[in-house]
Amino acid sequence: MATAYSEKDTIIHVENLSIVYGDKTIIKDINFTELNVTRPDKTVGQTIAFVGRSGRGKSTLFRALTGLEKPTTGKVLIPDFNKDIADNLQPAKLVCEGDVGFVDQKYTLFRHKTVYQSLFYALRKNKSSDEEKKSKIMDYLKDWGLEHHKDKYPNELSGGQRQRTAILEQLLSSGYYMVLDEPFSGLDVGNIENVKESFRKINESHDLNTIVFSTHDIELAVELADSIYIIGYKEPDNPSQHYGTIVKHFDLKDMGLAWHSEFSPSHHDCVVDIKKHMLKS
Ligand SMILES: Nc1ncnc2c1ncn2[C@@H]1O[C@H](COP(=O)(O)OP(=O)(O)OP(=O)(O)O)[C@@H](O)[C@H]1O
Repeated sequence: MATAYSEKDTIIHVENLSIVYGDKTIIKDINFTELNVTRPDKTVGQTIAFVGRSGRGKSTLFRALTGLEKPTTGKVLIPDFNKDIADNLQPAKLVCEGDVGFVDQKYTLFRHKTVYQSLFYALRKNKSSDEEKKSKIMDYLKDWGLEHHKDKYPNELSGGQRQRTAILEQLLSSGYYMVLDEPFSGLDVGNIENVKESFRKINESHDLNTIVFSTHDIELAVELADSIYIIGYKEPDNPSQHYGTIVKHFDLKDMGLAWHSEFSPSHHDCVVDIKKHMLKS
């Protein structure tokens, strides 16, 4: 598809996206663009959160963002790194299944592969030698606290270890950005800290450094994200208009709330504001 971004740093561009099942419109009129922004500490990579009440279409949107679901209308574009930048325009292409990392709520892993075997398989399209792959995997396993579990099968791993393996598998096999559907749901405080640490590692990884995630925990969204979209109904009182769309966008960079280690009163006010918008959508 011959298309290009005018903005070289565009990482994802969604235009006029809708998904319809039968006669039911699930999501409609979804439009947004995210750019790769370098932080003051030189980290590149965004953390983008989608929040919204249950059933508003976040998971459906995520399947479209990862190419698992073909849009009924509109498109999801990602940069086409196989083509050279010309006239300052970055070539773009439609997202396809496998381009983007996707970790669902089930942390699906191969039942009959150990952690190491799964990661080795994730690198099957990588052109490096087996020795190079092995060394890369061992570096990641160490970095992610999994080196002592490398020969275990999924049923021998804890939930947190399974989740980290699923994230690593996606980090190694795909590019662009990583989509995580409710990565914090059902976790205890310790595991929430582990996932936050995983986010930091993804942001700092060279392979794939932008995170798109959904959550029902608005405090966590405000703490971690630099861009938050609310998916909701524009007219909740009108059942014929019950499809999910972006009802509000909070750019925490513009608001001066991104990349702060302290959760300030302004962050708290933002949480209250987001909840208010969610409740009426
Ligand atoms: N395959 C499908 N066929 C028909 N309707 C579907 C299908 N998948 C999802 N839906 C409907 O689409 C709507 C949005 O579902 P989705 O799972 O995307 O919402 P969500 O915002 O992720 O919800 P939650 O926060 O509860 O996970 C729901 O009404 C759901 O019943």
